[in-house]
Amino acid sequence: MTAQPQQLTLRRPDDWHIHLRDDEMLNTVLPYTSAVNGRAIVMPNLVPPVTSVAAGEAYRDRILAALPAGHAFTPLMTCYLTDSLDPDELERGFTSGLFTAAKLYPAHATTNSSHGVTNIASIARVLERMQKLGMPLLIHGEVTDAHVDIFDREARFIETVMVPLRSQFPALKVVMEHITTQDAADYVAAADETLGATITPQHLMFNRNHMLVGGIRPHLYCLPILKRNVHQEALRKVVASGNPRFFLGTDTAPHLRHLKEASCGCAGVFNAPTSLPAYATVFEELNALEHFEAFCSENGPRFYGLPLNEGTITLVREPWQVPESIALGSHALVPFLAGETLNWRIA
Ligand SMILES: NC(=O)N[C@@H](CC(=O)O)C(=O)O
Ligand SMILES: [Zn+2]
Ligand SMILES: [Zn+2]
Repeated sequence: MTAQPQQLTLRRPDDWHIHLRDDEMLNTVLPYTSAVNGRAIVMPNLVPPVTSVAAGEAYRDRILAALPAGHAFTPLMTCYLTDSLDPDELERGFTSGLFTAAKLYPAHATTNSSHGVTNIASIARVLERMQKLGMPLLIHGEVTDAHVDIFDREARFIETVMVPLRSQFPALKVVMEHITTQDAADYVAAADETLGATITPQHLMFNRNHMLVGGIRPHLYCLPILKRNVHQEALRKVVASGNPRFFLGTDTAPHLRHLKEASCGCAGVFNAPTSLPAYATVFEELNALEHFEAFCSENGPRFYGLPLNEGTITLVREPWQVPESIALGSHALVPFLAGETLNWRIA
């Protein structure tokens, strides 16, 4: 029997999928991400979305202005694709170093996606340009057809969108964001090095029973929705395998408590305060701590073609209780695993 490690020191991680929002919310949530990560891919689904170089620069400036003193953190900005985005605008943002990637939201797939893409044909020129530039395409992979069951939307997306898109643009670098199914894990694992995927802590720790049995838990509701247990197991297996094309992307997505605990609650899990200890818990449960650092700090930058971070972060085995809520003005945010005890704490 090997002794349990008492601490884990790893290269400073990055978070390849986050929502920082804006204004007071940005000020409240950013420090949880910037305290831990060297960089993060910032989602562009503001209202209105970030669809131009000017909007991307202004948003980056607001993020940098909200950064606490002493946090060495670089926001990696993304451009929200619409049917009418001009490829020249996107190229200008990429070559100037502002935009790291572009984000494809199928119209109406998720929170703030009403301006999203209605069909891939309408963005063919943009994808052509991205392929030429080596600019990664990040995808929320769910079909939106009203008749497709919410639990089938990711698997259906692979057949109907991913496969034709990747055969039309075989050299395009694509990240399937926040994957939730065995179908996606298998599809990405079988693909070549142009395809990667992020996985959230909630999809590794939970399945739909945790969200729905014995009462509905709105703070586990996110999109793509938690799936059945076999899918959770498939995601756990793929991260435990150490496959380098899977990497950390928390999809931390804060919504005010009263907008989640509502008759029509918002989708999104605010996991920035607990995500790294949560991932560590999962890797330890899987006896896969040997792959933990690569998942957090190496696979992502290698996929994106960026340097690895300098410096380290240490987690110590020290039980702590996650706060029940975090104040935001007169409102509150409920963090992922609120009230629960985690065994790993960031030193
Ligand atoms: N994941 C979510 O459930 N919500 C995200 C949007 C997204 O990433 O799809 C949000 O912006 O709130
Ligand atoms: Zn999404
Ligand atoms: Zn997201």
